[in-house]
Amino acid sequence: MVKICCIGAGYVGGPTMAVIALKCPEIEVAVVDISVSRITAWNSDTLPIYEPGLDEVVKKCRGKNLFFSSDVEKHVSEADIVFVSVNTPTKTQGLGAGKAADLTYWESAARMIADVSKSNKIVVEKSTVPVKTAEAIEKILTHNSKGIDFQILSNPEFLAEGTAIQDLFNPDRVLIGGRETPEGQKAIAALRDVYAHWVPVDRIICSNLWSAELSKLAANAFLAQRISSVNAMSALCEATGADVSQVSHAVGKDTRIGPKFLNASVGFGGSCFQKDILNLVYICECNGLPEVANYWKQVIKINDYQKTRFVNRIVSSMFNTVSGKKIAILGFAFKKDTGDTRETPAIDVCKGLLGDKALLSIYDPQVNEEQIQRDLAMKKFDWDHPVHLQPMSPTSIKQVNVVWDAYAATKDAHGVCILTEWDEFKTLDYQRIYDNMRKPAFIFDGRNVVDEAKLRAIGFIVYSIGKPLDQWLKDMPAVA
Ligand SMILES: NC(=O)C1=CN([C@@H]2O[C@H](COP(=O)(O)OP(=O)(O)OC[C@H]3O[C@@H](n4cnc5c(N)ncnc54)[C@H](O)[C@@H]3O)[C@@H](O)[C@H]2O)C=CC1
Ligand SMILES: O=C(O)[C@H]1O[C@H](OP(=O)(O)OP(=O)(O)OC[C@H]2O[C@@H](n3ccc(=O)[nH]c3=O)[C@H](O)[C@@H]2O)[C@H](O)[C@@H](O)[C@@H]1O
Repeated sequence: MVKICCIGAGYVGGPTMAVIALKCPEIEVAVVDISVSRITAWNSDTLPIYEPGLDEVVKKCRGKNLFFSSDVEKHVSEADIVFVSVNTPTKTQGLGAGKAADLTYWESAARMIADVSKSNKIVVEKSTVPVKTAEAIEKILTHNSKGIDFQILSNPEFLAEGTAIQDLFNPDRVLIGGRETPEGQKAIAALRDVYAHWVPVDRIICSNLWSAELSKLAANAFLAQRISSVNAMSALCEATGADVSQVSHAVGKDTRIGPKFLNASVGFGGSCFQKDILNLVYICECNGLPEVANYWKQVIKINDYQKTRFVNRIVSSMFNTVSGKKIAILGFAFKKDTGDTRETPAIDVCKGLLGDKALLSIYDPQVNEEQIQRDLAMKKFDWDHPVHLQPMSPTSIKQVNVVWDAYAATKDAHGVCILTEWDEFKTLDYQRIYDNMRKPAFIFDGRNVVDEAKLRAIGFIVYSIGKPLDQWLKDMPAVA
């Protein structure tokens, strides 16, 4: 029986391995982690991450051919194929701080694999890593090994949170990069056989190691670039009276451009886009390509600009002050259908409003108070470390109140900000919300989910990203 072990039981390791176990009943899959609390949660009824469809897959396989364990060394030593899906945060100190990937966790996983291995292994890079990481890992593994053959493969993951199970069941492609030697090609074939249990072979792409590593960073950079492009257009739409939804619809109809990923928003969030683009920027700089580095850096700058622009719009339209005013925040996760708040634009928007002394009442159907307080108090990039290595929870911010209901959040509020596109925000009783708010009542829709005409008919002053402005907003222009 082929044995697979995955180091790192996170958003990628957990769902990916659960799907491999489901689709390959004859393979034994163990997911291991240094975080004991995470492993305990994977073995409980309340999984550590919220992802539609995940519970069902885990329940079908757990205890049969899918195991979650904190006995990292045992499972690694027994495995034929070891996936490494640990955190690869942005460095906060030293060379490349604020840009380069911190490979501390990757390196310690590689050293541990070298130490405990007694048989040949295929080691698969699942984490997103800088180009040429495989070369460094090979050095670690071969220096410490005792005649054991390690083949390194790059098999980056393209799933998006909120649709992880769907993406894993039916991926656009699976990418496997390996050495162009007979042993390397044999390792590629072994991993291809795993995916071929359910992925059509024409969707399994094989390449050299460096193409696979770079393709992951490139794909995220291209995706994020689309959002920054449409968000840049949204500012111009507001200035000219064009409507960004109409513009993206018209632009996306060109089959060379395509309709997906063109929704203007308060900015992109999530654990990877910013981190991976910063990593790409650093790699370009290290390779003596400052123009290329600056080109990609601009994608991040526009994203920061979009969040600042949103906060400025709120403050300026509310008579240039939100001091002491209750602002309801609907949605805190970085997108719908996930409880993940890593790099969510809500953090920067909330911090901006708190900087102007607002009182915040926050509601998100999947994010609890402890998480929100931690996020608002944590330093940039500190979130991307194993849970037990993160700084302790600092004292909570008293201007922030977290509630479990949109109506409680909006009661007596001066303004409402929608920061995540949860479906339930489309069907709220906005008349009831309006009746219970201070007047004039404002709605700032950072995700373009509300029906502006209906809300204006109720009496709200409405701001939607990239849409023609109400007279009120035109009279109080925001300074970016
Ligand atoms: N979150 C996402 O949607 C995607 C993430 N990725 C990449 O996958 C990698 C992992 O991301 P996530 O799963 O989101 O991170 P995560 O933080 O949810 O999970 C990583 C896990 O690795 C564990 N870990 C760290 N060092 C370890 C070690 N030495 N031994 C055992 N366990 C260790 C941590 O405790 C943590 O539970 C990152 O490189 C990320 O860029 C790639 C595609 C999608
Ligand atoms: O490497 C990763 O981590 C993953 O990053 C993204 O996935 P994810 O961050 O989970 O979610 P996305 O759906 O890409 O959304 C990212 C952010 O962009 C925003 N977004 C997305 C699409 C859009 O049109 N407009 C927009 O503002 C979302 O609201 C969210 O804040 C990629 O889509 C995945 O392919 C990739 O594997």
